[in-house]
Amino acid sequence: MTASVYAPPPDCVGSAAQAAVQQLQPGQACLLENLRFHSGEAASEPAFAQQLAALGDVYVSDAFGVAHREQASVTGVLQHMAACYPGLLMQSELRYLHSTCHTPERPFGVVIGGAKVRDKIGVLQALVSSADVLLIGGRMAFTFLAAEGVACGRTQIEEDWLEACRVMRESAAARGVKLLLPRDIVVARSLDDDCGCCTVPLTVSCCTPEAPCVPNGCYGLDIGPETAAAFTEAIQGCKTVFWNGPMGRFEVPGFAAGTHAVARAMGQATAAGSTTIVGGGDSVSATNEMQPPPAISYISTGGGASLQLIQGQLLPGIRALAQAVAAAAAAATAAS
Ligand SMILES: Nc1ncnc2c1ncn2[C@@H]1O[C@H](COP(=O)(O)OP(=O)(O)OP(=O)(O)O)[C@@H](O)[C@H]1O
Ligand SMILES: O=C(O)[C@H](O)COP(=O)(O)O
Repeated sequence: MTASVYAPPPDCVGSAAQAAVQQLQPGQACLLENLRFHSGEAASEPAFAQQLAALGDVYVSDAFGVAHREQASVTGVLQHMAACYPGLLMQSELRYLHSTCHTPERPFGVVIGGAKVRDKIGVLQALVSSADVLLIGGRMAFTFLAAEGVACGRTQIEEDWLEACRVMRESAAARGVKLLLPRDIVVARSLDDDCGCCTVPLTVSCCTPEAPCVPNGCYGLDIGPETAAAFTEAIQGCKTVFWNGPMGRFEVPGFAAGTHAVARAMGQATAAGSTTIVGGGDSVSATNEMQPPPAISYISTGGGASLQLIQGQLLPGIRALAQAVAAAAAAATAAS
């Protein structure tokens, strides 16, 4: 179908949106305003979901990147539609991630970094039972390091997860999971300026309150070269590798080397026959900005969604879709 697209009405629901949709002729499509500008989306308001549902008869759910969120357009709207289908992107994400990560060829490695420590640290707990290798970088790593007694300077750590991090390391050791944390890091006085940054070793034994590894006025902003080499070797030893979250504040050139090293190692692992997956907005853009970009087996549009999927969770958006498809099939059977 070739569709002509109208300019969006000012809101995704309401009379202007209704009018725009009602004027559509066969072969035309209407692009509505971003749902996230409406407070009913994140709050998953039933009234907002009903308003969305009133715009059409059939719903194609294709936003895999938000399938882990309980939101009006992800779960609520599906209860009010006559028919719901997974879109092509949703189908390919589920097919690939499900089959690859539920029965991964082993060793199965997971590389986690980034800044959304609270969102992701729980995922790591689950991965301790399914992965063979866990590589932790980015701001995420500093809560683990702080739990070991490393002084992390101004780097933000999650105080209420310190005990959980200790327990995770113990369970990883008990299960024979290879869990690697940074051994050296790049530190600087500013989050946005790499001028004067330097690499420091990072071990409990060399880190004292009098001489902390990360000086008191500094942030830890990237994994250092020794860590990048250790992560590269570990990635190359895996047959399946999933990566989410940059190893440092890669938007600043002086803090990007660790993230680029991981991206390169993923490309080398792909070339050697391993299956590699990158998921998450920033990890994907860091990979794509490299020249030439490393070859990755699969690039997922989901960060949090792909992480939750690979740890075996049924995502709210997938559950709602399966229920809606089953309800429509039951209704069709009853009517025939
Ligand atoms: N040590 C660090 N200090 C400060 N910021 C960091 C550090 N390490 C990573 N970051 C920041 O983390 C951000 C990306 O984190 P995030 O967890 O959102 O990853 P992501 O790949 O986008 O995955 P998702 O799609 O799940 O959000 C980047 O903006 C990067 O600058
Ligand atoms: O809901 C969102 O903000 C985006 O889909 C990304 O979510 P994520 O950061 O958990 O991947």
